[in-house]
Amino acid sequence: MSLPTAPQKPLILVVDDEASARLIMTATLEEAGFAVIEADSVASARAQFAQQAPDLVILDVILPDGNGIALCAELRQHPKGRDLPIAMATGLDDVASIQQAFQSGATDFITKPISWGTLGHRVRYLLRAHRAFEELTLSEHKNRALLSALPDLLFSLNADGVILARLAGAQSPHWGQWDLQVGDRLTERLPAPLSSLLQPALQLALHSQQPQSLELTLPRSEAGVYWEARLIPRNQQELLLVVRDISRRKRLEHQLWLSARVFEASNEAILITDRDNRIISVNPMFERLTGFHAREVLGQSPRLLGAGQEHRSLYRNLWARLQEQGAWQGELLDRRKDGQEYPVWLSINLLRDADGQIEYHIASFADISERKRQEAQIAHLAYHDLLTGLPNRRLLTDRIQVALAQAERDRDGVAVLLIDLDRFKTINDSLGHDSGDQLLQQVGQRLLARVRHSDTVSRIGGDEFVVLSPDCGQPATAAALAAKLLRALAEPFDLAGTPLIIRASIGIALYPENGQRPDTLLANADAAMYQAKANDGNNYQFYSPELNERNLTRLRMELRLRQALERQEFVLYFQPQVAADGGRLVGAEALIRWQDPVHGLIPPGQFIPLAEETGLIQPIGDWVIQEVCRQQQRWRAQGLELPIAVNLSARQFRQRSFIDGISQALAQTGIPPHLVELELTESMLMQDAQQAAAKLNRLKALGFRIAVDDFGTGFSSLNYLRLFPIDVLKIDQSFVRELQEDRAALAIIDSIIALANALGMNTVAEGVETQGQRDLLQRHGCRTIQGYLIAKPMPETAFVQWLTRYQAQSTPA
Ligand SMILES: Nc1nc2c(ncn2[C@@H]2O[C@@H]3COP(=O)(O)O[C@H]4[C@@H](O)[C@H](n5cnc6c(=O)[nH]c(N)nc65)O[C@@H]4COP(=O)(O)O[C@H]3[C@H]2O)c(=O)[nH]1
Repeated sequence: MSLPTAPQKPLILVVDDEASARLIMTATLEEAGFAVIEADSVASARAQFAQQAPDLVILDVILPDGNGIALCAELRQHPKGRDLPIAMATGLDDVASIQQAFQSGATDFITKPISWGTLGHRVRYLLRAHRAFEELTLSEHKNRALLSALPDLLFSLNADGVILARLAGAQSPHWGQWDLQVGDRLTERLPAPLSSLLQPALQLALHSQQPQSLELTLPRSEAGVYWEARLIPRNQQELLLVVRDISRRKRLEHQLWLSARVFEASNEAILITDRDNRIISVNPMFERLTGFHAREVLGQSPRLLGAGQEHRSLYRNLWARLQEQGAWQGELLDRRKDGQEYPVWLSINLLRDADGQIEYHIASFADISERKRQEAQIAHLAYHDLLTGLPNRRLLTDRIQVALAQAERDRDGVAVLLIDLDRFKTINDSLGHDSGDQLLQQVGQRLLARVRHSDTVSRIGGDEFVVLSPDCGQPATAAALAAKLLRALAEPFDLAGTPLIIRASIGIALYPENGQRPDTLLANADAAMYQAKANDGNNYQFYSPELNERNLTRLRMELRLRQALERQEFVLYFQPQVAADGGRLVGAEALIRWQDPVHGLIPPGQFIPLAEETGLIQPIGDWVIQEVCRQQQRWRAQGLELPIAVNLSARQFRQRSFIDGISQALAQTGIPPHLVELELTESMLMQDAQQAAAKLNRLKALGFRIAVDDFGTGFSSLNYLRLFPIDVLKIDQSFVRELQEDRAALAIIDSIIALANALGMNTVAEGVETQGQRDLLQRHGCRTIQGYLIAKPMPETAFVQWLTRYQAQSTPA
């Protein structure tokens, strides 16, 4: 501890060459409480000044080695003498010296003769004034430093908004661009959006003499810059303008606002707990989801939300993870206030303070019941057939795999039975898809009811079902099962009151003999099923390797057919149709051929059924129609106008876009519809008579001619026939062939012709090979004939050549 020291006396340097004057001055000053040092010349004054650093100097003007005024100026240059009070002792009337003294930097002057009585007071006053000046300067410096450190802009303005002074503030980069100078009118220099706000505020501040604050920004402000402007009136004419950049604050405010909105509007429940895991905040979604009001849970542990079913290890793991990684995510089972349990997906994050201590836990969670339900549904859909709910091919494949593994271990067998409903397509088409769906569902149920628990019944597509029977490797057992299933399916079904009897074909493949993998077993059961179908259905067949060969051939053929379509290997042949009497050419039938580069010309009978089965008949049928139109175009250009009959397949005719497609093909080539005759079979008409009639009426209205092919071979209901707008009945060649030998055939032809006549239709006899047949047909009233007797089907050029020859022969020279 240091002792308090006595306040130091101010030190006065008295510079005078007169010893007596110095003596009195020293005595007077010391008596007045000052310490005094003396100098009698400029030289000694310099030395004393440098050594002692006096607080005040009293300088005589005239000194033996120089001039007191010059010494005053010299001392002012000295760092210690810059602000030092220096009093010059001058004669009362020495005005010139007084003037010089002030010019050289003297603070004051003391006139001689000196008033000794007041000298002490005078010096004290000088020292006090000096101290006051020093304090003022210091305070001034402080103020200046303060102002220059301010981040704000500070202007003083007059009542017109003219800048009187720029008091503080580094020019902000934005305001710097407007280059505001003293004398500028603020409202003229600033952009309109700012000045239009400032001007009225300025007036209001002056008028009310109250500070005014306002926020400023530019429209679509660059990078979101905001200022706060404060106008502080100093008097009626002057005010201060303080401009502060508040962009950061605004951004923070905005972020806070946004965070609050997110918290409020979040679709997830949010829950914040403190370091002791007590709930301190929840959002509205939390209240909706849990059923708890915020006030019921604040201060509580989140444990009250859990269903209490989770294993302890889950929570242990959760807390360990949280500590380690600061976050945890996972699924939990929670319980609502009303007791209802629900799964949630929960994310927890830790917030730590600056010392790394846990400050908050932030948890967000969402009810995932719906998602889980959908996931389960998707998983079910992925493995089950939507219509019947039975396992689909994927699940079946899995089950076969498991069954094979088991059978291998037990040295046992497995049977795979592939069941296909006979004529399902016809049922579907005639009764409608809804009934078809119902039937499939009932078939599924019936199969399920007849198999063992360990068997799997699966629907693998369309009307194809598979029964997988593990530990059923014996052909006899498999055959018994197949027979049982056929019997089950043969019992009538009830489709909304309509009884229906169906048949099925079953193919059987056995493990290990017929395959070691699920796909092979399924493919082989499929091949066997085709064999059962080929045997007229309603039976079962075991797989045999020869079957496989047949199947492969079929597959290869399908592939070749597709390529044929791409490579345009199809051609049209034309077979003339002539009037039975006189032989006038009345039309031609277009018949497709496949010009295969390897196997040569392939007749339609060898590929049309497969095309039908695979759906390829649609693009092929489209091609035929387009080709017929192109052919018509060429012939018409040559002056030949001849109706051409085109065969339609059932599938092609059923196509929704069929009418649009054919109309478009004709429109594009400019062919009038009456030059195209559409040949349909009886079964095509009868499959869905209502719809077929509607379609045919539309086609008829468009101008197409309609013919019924192979008439007499189907089961036409004559009643229905009346409903169709038919132009031609084509008598099937089987009747024509037997015409001369079989009286029954002739009787049928007779009745077809009679029927056609009665309904105003034309008749065309197909397959006429002999003159005898022609004569007979003609006698019985058939109007048109077609067959080898006239000409075989020919490619275009041969047809035109034939026609030229034919017309030359039949025209009398
Ligand atoms: N034995 C004998 N046969 C004769 C005689 N006159 C004609 N034929 C043959 O009888 C079939 C008549 O055609 P279809 O009954 O419509 O029967 C056609 C038709 O149902 C179908 N078809 C042909 N072309 C097409 C087509 O472009 N589209 C569709 N969907 N089917 C077609 O293929 C079937 C067979 O056609 P093709 O082999 O050309 O066989 C043709 C024709 O060559 C004859 O005097 N004696």
